Amino acid sequence: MLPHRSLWQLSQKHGPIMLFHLGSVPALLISSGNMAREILKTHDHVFCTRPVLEGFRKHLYDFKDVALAPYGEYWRQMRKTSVLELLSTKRVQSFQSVRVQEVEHMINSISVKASCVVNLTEKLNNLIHTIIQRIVLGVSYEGKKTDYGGNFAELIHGAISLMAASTVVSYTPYIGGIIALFTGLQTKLEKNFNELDKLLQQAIDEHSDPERQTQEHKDIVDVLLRVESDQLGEIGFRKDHIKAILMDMYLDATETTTETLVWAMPELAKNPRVMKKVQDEVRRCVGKKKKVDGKDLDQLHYLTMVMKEVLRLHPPGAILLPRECMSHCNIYGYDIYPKTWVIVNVWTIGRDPDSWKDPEVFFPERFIDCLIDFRGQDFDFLPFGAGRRGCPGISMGTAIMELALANLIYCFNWELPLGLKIEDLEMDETGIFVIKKKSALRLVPIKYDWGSSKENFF
Ligand code: HEM
Repeated sequence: MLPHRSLWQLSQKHGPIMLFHLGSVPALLISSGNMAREILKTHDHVFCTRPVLEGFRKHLYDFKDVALAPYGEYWRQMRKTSVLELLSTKRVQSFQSVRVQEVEHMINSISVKASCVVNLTEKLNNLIHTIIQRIVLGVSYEGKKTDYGGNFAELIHGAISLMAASTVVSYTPYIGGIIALFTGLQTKLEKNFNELDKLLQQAIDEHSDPERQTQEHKDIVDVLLRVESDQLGEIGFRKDHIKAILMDMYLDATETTTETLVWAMPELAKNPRVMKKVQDEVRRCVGKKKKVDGKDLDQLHYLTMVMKEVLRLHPPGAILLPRECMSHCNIYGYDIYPKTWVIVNVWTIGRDPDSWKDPEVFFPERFIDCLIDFRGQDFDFLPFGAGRRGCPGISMGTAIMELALANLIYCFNWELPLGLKIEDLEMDETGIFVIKKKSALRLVPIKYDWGSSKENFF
């Protein structure tokens, strides 16, 4: 059973706060919104560091990134740089044309396959990797073999699964270390790192040409090289810092965004009423055009509710990246000591029957007239976490997801492959840090016919 589900079972038996041991490490399991508020708001200053996850050390250049850097001045400076320079609303807007072009490219590639079975998992995966690569590096390596054999997306997938497999080393240091050595995990991690490192170095070298600095359109590598030359802050920003941030963006942005979209489509397929309502909204608001563009998204209120409902039932990070207690504190009568890990199960929190009516039902209307949002203020709904370590990529992630989903449902009606019934649509999960749909999502796109009034949704 996957960790978020076994931890849910434990919470059913032992309640919303529970101390247990992960190997040799004491861990606090948090399974309700109220308890999450205690950790991520009331005591955020005590729980805002991350434990050392050894398997990630190499890829994150000795934790010079943001996501797993220990709390302190270094993390503060790097987070500030990321939020202000890389992920601000202005920066996210500046990449609108990249999003629009790549979504259009995906829609065209689906159009040529209209009325045939399409592997949507593959399409969405290519889309997100291409967008993130263009935003970060200015070019996309998608579909191209790198000088080092595999393609970029495969290397990132490999990194994520190898790192997830190696977390065991962090809480069973001796046995885990031996397992990592003898199973070849260590060697695979190093090989994967060396390949990614060469690619990132190559990208930095290509961007270091002074001619580029005069160009108007900047990607994330350009911005980071400028930060390096301006030496903002006092952390002595060098190439390793740049690579750590780039790696962070790939690791944090690609699978989370892809998988949310992958989960949205089968949920809509299983709920024809919702599919029809959201398609009607998009087609009514956007009118007869070639595609939905960024400006249209503001009017699509029901689509936003659909995205929220997908994130409630399928938060890609079902368990938040672990936190670690920095000093003794008392929560609801429990003494928590330094070095205790904190595991917040947001998957369980999104299904808590005390907070959500009929929690297993996909019902976007639950967000009508309800101000509950995922920006870290509502502790019953935490797909992006909260507090000092909450996700800084919310705007970038939602801008990509909403545009892609709106276009998929605007341009096509979607049918199940021949012979498949709604109840057969498989929803099994896999993954540890990011929960993915286990089997590829295959649906049949039918080009939407504006001339016909025939409604053909599933
Ligand atoms: C659907 C999309 C995404 C989801 C669901 C998501 C979710 C999360 C979650 C749950 C965390 C941990 C929060 C916590 O510990 O409280 C996190 C952290 C983080 N995310 Fe995201 N994320 C998404 C997209 C992105 C994107 C697009 C980026 C940037 C390009 C990004 C960058 C980060 C970073 C840097 C952190 C670490 C923050 C820190 O420790 O200070 N994420 N994300």
